[in-house]
Parts: sequence; C-alpha cells; structure tokens
Amino acid sequence: MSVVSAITVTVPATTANLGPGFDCIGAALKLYNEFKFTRQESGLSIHVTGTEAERVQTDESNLLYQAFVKFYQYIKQTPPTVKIEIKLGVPLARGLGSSATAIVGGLVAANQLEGTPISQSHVMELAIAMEGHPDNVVPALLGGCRLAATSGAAWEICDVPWHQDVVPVIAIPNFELSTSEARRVLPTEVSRADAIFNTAHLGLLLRGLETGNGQWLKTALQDRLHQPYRKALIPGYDALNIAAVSAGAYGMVISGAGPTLLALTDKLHSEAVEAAMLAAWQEKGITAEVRSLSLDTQGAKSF
Ligand SMILES: Nc1ncnc2c1ncn2[C@@H]1O[C@H](COP(=O)(O)OP(=O)(O)OP(=O)(O)O)[C@@H](O)[C@H]1O
Ligand SMILES: N[C@@H](CCO)C(=O)O
Repeated sequence: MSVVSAITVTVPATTANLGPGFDCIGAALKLYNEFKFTRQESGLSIHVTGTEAERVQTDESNLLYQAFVKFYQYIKQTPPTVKIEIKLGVPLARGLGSSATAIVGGLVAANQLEGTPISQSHVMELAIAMEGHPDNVVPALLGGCRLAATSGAAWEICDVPWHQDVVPVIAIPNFELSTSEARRVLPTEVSRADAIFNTAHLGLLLRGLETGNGQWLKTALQDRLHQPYRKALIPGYDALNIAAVSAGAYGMVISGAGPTLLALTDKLHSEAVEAAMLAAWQEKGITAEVRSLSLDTQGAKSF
C-alpha cells in the first residue's frame, strides 16, 4: 500500500430503474464527472466548474466530501486536509445519478489516496449504504448494466448483457426533481397484482436487453411500482411517451427518479426519437437537451 499525494477519479452518469427494475437495476452512460483530490497543509477547499457549478456546496456539507470522510470513519482514521476540484459533466438532480457520482467519487478517491486499503466490494457496500439503494452507485462504480440483490447481508451483483443495437436516448429538461421528493410520492405497499406485473416485466426486460428483441422490449418497459405515481411530477411525460413511441422507440421510462426521460430504441430510429422528444417538450415550453448515449463499460476510473 503506498499513500499518494493527489488522485483524479472519473465517474459515469447512470440511469436507474429502466422501468420495471425499481431500486435494483441501472446502467452506466458515457457522461462523466471528474473529481481531483490533492492533499494540502490545512483546511478544505472545493472548486467546482461546469454547468450549474454554483449549485454545488463548497463546504463540509458537499456530498463528495461527505463520502470521502465516510471512508476515513470506516478505516478509523482522521481524514487528511484536501483541495478538491470538481468538473461537472453530469447534470444535478435530473435522474442521472449525480449523487451516486459524488458518493462513488469520494470513496474511490479516499481509497486510492491511502493505497487501496479496502477492496472494491467494500467500497461498493459503503456506497450502497450511503445512497440507500444500489441501482446508481453499483453501475457508477463498476460500469455496464447491473442488477443488485440482497437477502440481508452481502449484495449479489449481476452483469446484465446489453445488446449493441439497443440505444438509450435521454431527454434532460431544464428543471430539477430531487430524489427525496420523487420517493415521497410512492406508496409504501403495493398490490400482489402489481408485484407480479413488475416481476414478469423485469424478467422480460433482462432478456430483451440481452437479445435486442424489440417485441419483448416494447412490453418489458412498463412499470407499476413507481412511474404511475411519479409521472405527474414531470410535465409533458405523456406527450413525450407518445412522441418517442411514434418515432420508433420501444418505449419510454423515467430515468432514475426523474425528471430526465429515457427512451430505448434501435440505431435506425435514434435520431428520429431524439427529435420527437425534443419537439414534444418544446411544445410544452420546456427547454431540454436530448441525446443518444452509449453504455460506459468501465465505471469509476482513477489516475
Ligand atoms: N458533483 C457533486 N458534488 C457534490 N454533490 C453533488 C454532486 N452531484 C450531486 N450532488 C448532490 O446530490 C444532489 C442530487 O441528488 P439527487 O439524488 O436528488 O439527484 P440525482 O442523483 O441526480 O438523481 P437520481 O438519483 O434520480 O439519478 C445534489 O443536489 C447535490 O447535493
Ligand atoms: N431507484 C431510485 C433511483 C434514484 O436515485 C429511485 O427511483 O428513487
């Protein structure tokens, strides 16, 4: 183990739930935050650049720094004083796992600064405990599309094959929706019929993603556990759904807790789906950024 004086970590954005996989599945996307930690003589300094940089806390309440401190609590050491430089590429509170990038970034950076005293699976468990659910932090750390399950103690993480012809299109509006607000509207109990519906649809989704079978994906992207309750928080949800499907998407879902909307389509239709989703939001007077992305397969990287 050799202690280092500075480390830079990049962490990908993630899209969680994918419709029926509420709180258990997510995929890493080629869109990144970069975090640089440098040991310094005294004090904490945090500098943020990129879109909406002024919205990120620059004191000890910063989530990235809190994750950094959490690591040192875990190894029972006092955190070093550091300068932190944040380059934002992942929009905040939009359903693209910005909080997961911060949690994973802080933990990975601290582990690397100390010469990796703990394993990647320990980092993952700390990250899941901090975020409260695994579906963003696991793909943010490991890359790819990942399913996470636990029966109480450890987590089982499964790599979900994603067919190269299945294209994620993300539509990011210019308004925020905090995860805590989007979780508040969910019921604490669901009916047996809804539980069965989602179990079947998640199984179909896994096979649809693996094979690229469009017929399966069209059915699989439906959900009854969270989207029916959340869609009212996202103006234009129904219009974008109709527009995306009319333009050739298999279906459209809420990315994470929203408000970003995610359509899955094939390479032939991705540009038309992008244009249709953008136009549907513009008609509602909402500015948005819409783009096709590919999956990140590497997760958090440090150098
Ligand atoms: N780069 C960052 N550095 C520090 N804190 C961050 C950073 N990115 C996000 N955060 C914190 O996370 C909050 C957003 O978390 P929230 O869970 O509401 O949204 P999200 O993670 O973007 O969406 P979702 O969990 O639905 O994918 C921000 O308001 C900020 O407090
Ligand atoms: N599974 C989480 C993802 C957002 O953090 C949710 O939908 O609330």
